[in-house]
Amino acid sequence: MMEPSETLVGRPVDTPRPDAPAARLRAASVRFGAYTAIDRLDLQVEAGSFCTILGPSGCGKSTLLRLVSDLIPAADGEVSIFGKTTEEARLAREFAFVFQDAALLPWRSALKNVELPLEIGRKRGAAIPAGPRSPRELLELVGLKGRENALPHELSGGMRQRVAIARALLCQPRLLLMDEPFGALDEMTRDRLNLQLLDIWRETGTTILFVTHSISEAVFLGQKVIMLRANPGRLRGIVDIDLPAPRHMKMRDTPEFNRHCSHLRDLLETC
Ligand SMILES: Nc1ncnc2c1ncn2[C@@H]1O[C@H](COP(=O)(O)OP(=O)(O)OP(=O)(O)O)[C@@H](O)[C@H]1O
Repeated sequence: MMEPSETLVGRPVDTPRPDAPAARLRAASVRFGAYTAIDRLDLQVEAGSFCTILGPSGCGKSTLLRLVSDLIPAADGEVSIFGKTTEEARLAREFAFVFQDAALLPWRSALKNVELPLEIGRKRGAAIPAGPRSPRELLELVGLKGRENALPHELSGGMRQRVAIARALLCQPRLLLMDEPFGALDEMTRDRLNLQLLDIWRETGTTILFVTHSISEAVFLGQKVIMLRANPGRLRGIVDIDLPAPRHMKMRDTPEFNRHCSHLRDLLETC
């Protein structure tokens, strides 16, 4: 996954390539004034993979997602998304973001919230090409068939997050960036949404970069866990999670699962 010194040497970073990784960072740094939040990070995320990001508070997990999504610039180094610059990838709607707070408009129904990006695009005179699934079909995909007309306050926290995921999938992003999307939910709801997210990942083929504070969530969801260390944010390591697919809840009681969790806990202590 991490190949700091390989390939693409001499190739302009914004040349689109069909086989390009979903995200590639080369010696990428982010600074806030004098503070270095991310320091010379080399990372490669394979297209179609599910990677979780773990690390101590303040190590730069959210900053990494913001860097990839063109919300903040790299002070040094290069970042490419499917072979494009982050700006090109943003304009091409290659990625979508899901935050911890679903950020739905309270006066709009679930369906109208999912449709919102299309409406905004139309109003701005820049029609957004919708993906192959309609907003209704996306609500069905996230298990909300029948709740299309519900207002956000009539939905549970988990349901609101599912509306946010449906909205993020509207333009069929090839990369889904998720910043602790289930962090505020109770354990049972989180478990359910973890399973549902794995189904969505399989069905859509999108790449997922998922920030979490939970070691067990990182292991359960991820094919790889990207571990960052703090002060400054650097790569601590990448751990392959070789649990079989499809994953199921009972797996969390197996020695293999616990071995991964224990290994990551040891790594975290050295971050
Ligand atoms: N806009 C900003 N201005 C100044 N410093 C910032 C800004 N955004 C983040 N930082 C700093 O960068 C570092 C990384 O922050 P970030 O939010 O990425 O960490 P994190 O790993 O996501 O943290 P947590 O796990 O607590 O959510 C922190 O020290 C934070 O204070």
